[in-house]
Amino acid sequence: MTTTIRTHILGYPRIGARRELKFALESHWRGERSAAELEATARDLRAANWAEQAKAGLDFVTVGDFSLYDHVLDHIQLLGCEPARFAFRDDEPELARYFAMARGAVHCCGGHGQALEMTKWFDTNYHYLVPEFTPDTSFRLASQRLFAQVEEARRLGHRIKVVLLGPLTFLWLGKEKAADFSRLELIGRLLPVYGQILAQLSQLGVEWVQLDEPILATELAPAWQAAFEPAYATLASAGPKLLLASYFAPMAENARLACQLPVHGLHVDGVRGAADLPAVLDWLPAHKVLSVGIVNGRNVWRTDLDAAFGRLRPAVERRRELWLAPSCSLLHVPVSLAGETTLDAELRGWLAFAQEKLDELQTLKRALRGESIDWSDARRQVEARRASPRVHRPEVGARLAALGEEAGWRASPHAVRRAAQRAHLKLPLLPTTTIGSFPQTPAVRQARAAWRRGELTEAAYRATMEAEIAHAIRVQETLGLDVLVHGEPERNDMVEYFAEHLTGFAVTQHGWVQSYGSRCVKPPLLYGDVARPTPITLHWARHAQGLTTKPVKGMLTGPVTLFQWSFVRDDLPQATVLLQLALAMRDEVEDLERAGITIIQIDEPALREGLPLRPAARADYLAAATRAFRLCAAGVADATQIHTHMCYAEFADILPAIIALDADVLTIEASRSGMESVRAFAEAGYPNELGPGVFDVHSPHVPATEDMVRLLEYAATLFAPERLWVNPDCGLKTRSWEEVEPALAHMVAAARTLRARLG
Ligand SMILES: CN1c2c(nc(N)[nH]c2=O)NC[C@@H]1CNc1ccc(C(=O)N[C@@H](CCC(=O)N[C@@H](CCC(=O)N[C@@H](CCC(=O)O)C(=O)O)C(=O)O)C(=O)O)cc1
Ligand SMILES: N[C@@H](CCS)C(=O)O
Ligand SMILES: [Zn+2]
Repeated sequence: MTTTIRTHILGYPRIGARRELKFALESHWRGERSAAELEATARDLRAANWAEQAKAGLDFVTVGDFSLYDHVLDHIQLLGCEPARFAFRDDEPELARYFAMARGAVHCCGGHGQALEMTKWFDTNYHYLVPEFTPDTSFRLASQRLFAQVEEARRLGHRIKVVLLGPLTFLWLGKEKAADFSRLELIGRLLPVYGQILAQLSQLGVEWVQLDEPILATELAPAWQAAFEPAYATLASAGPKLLLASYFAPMAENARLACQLPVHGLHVDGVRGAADLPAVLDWLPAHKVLSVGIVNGRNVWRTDLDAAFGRLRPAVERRRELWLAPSCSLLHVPVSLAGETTLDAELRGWLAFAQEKLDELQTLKRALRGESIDWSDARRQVEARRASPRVHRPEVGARLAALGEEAGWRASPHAVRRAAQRAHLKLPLLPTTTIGSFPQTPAVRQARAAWRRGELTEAAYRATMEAEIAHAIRVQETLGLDVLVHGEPERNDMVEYFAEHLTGFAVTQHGWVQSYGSRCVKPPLLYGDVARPTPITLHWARHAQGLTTKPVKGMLTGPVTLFQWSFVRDDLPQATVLLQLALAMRDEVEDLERAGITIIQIDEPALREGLPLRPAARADYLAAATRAFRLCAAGVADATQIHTHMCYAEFADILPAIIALDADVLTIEASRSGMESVRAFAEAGYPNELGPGVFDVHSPHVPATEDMVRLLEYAATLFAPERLWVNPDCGLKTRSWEEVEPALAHMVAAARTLRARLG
């Protein structure tokens, strides 16, 4: 049998190789760039992305993956289910409504304009905006944006495949805003709109539509599983051929269902969902297209083409039509290696970003078609990484091997530590604090940029950061906060900064990946054994503590978050890498304590995000993650208070693991959901101290004292007030001082009001 082999991608990064979208968005929001100018930048970016795909020789370019802010938000508009609470006027432009839902309704007319909740996209560091559903939610085809993009791509002469979120995943991603109702009940109202969209795409001549249903890679409740067959039976006749796509984990028990649905093709994640492949080869009917996500869309290492070729051979032998693709959308990797001029040649040779991954697909396609392709250079690079001495540091392994079990446990239980900490810190009831970062002002960022370019000396840069810290301390003292922070001005990012100072990591110049909206991060490359050659934060913490008699919290990023927000090595078990990171950061914890910093926060906002989508893998992950955190924290005396912080995630299903961290104080994001999570912590009997966030840090809106008093009063009915702290949801780096100062003043006033009531 001759197999037809094609190549495609599930999606491409949207921000542009030089973050063009970020700058266009932010200047539009500042009022410096019109909507038309923003749309023009977006059009250029789409055209450039399609041109890359065409140039690489892909058989389709993908349309519908671009988004001005978030693809789930795009679907909210496409499907006409903007929450009624925004009370948009009929004549309000689509784009203004779009940004009002994303960022809060600065301009909104009388409606309740708080931004949509934001949460993690499956187990990634990308955040999507959460659709809101009630029994009254209706749907209609309400935006022509997608169709305009199809025409745009057509005019440019491309062969097109369109991508949409599948209807079940779209509902699943949302949140019910009414009691006694399941959003799955809305499927009957939603499907006709999908039908209309598919019909319109068909009229535009679109042959293939990829419907993303990544919930197939999760454990589905029976009702959700049962909803797939009738839903896809409805869509089957709508027009274009459908490629159902699952990614991020094995479909496992959902694999047979996916193979049997009435669609024309199935995309399988050939990296994280590789375990599905043998069964899918057996179960997927012969006439259907199989798309194998053979190139890793979640990591940046060059593909081992020999291994990939070997894994694809059985599929070639058994399929009539085989498509090759990255495992998932390339949204999660940087755009291109082309701009990386400072990475050393050896490391560079080990990497493939989005653009390079397109070429890998083509190479594999040609080889599978029987062309004689020489990839000996690629093979050499893969082998070089495996054998490179810079990856392996014997002393790191030796230190791990010598670790005793006791290293992971604090000397005394929390109750004993708590007494020692109270005696030492003498904090009031409901102590106030912040999560660590203060505004990263343009001046701070520019100073860092100038220092990096060599235009500012090391001494001048230090002095600038020290002045920034002094300012932050003065502001906090004036506001009357109880536990101060230095404000993290010296950090470009809470992960990248540490990566710059640890062995085993490299950082990129332009390896940006979208985190949410216009905000991006540059995940470091964790390629080798990790150690901490010299103290990292000590100087800044000492400087800050020297300026005040109030306690200053030391501020560190924990091992799990360092792992989760980096591109990590694939040649060691996760548990081992976590322990390496934990030991390196433990050295920092101990140095801070020795320097008299007796409150130390070890941030773990990515702990929940790292939870495997598949239940079978969860216990091992949680055991490794909690062990790493405890190892990092446990070297300090009873009187030293360890804090941790988590945000933008569902904590309810990992509460036992959070308790097992045994941090003395946990601060969490809680305000957007009205303290829902405090109830969960209370019900789980959370034994230590808790700081539920009382205001949203993503909104420019200054929170009112009364609102925070209300939230705190409510929290105090759920959780023992003597174990409650008062803090914002997360760090304040994205805000301005003009917003932060009144917000914190109101927060301190709220804490004092409640102290008086309770005291
Ligand atoms: C807490 N969060 C984080 C996540 N992941 C991380 N890796 N880090 C996080 O903090 N995931 C969950 C959440 C996501 N939240 C955010 C919040 C804010 C940002 C953000 O603000 N990102 C910045 C980039 C930050 C950075 O690295 N800055 C560098 C370089 C800045 C820069 O662009 N410099 C200019 C020159 C300076 C100038 O003129 O302004 C340049 O290079 O051109 C730095 O400070 O040095 C963003 O802008 O998107 C991300 C995730
Ligand atoms: N300390 C960090 C935590 C963010 S999750 C900050 O305040 O930005
Ligand atoms: Zn946070």
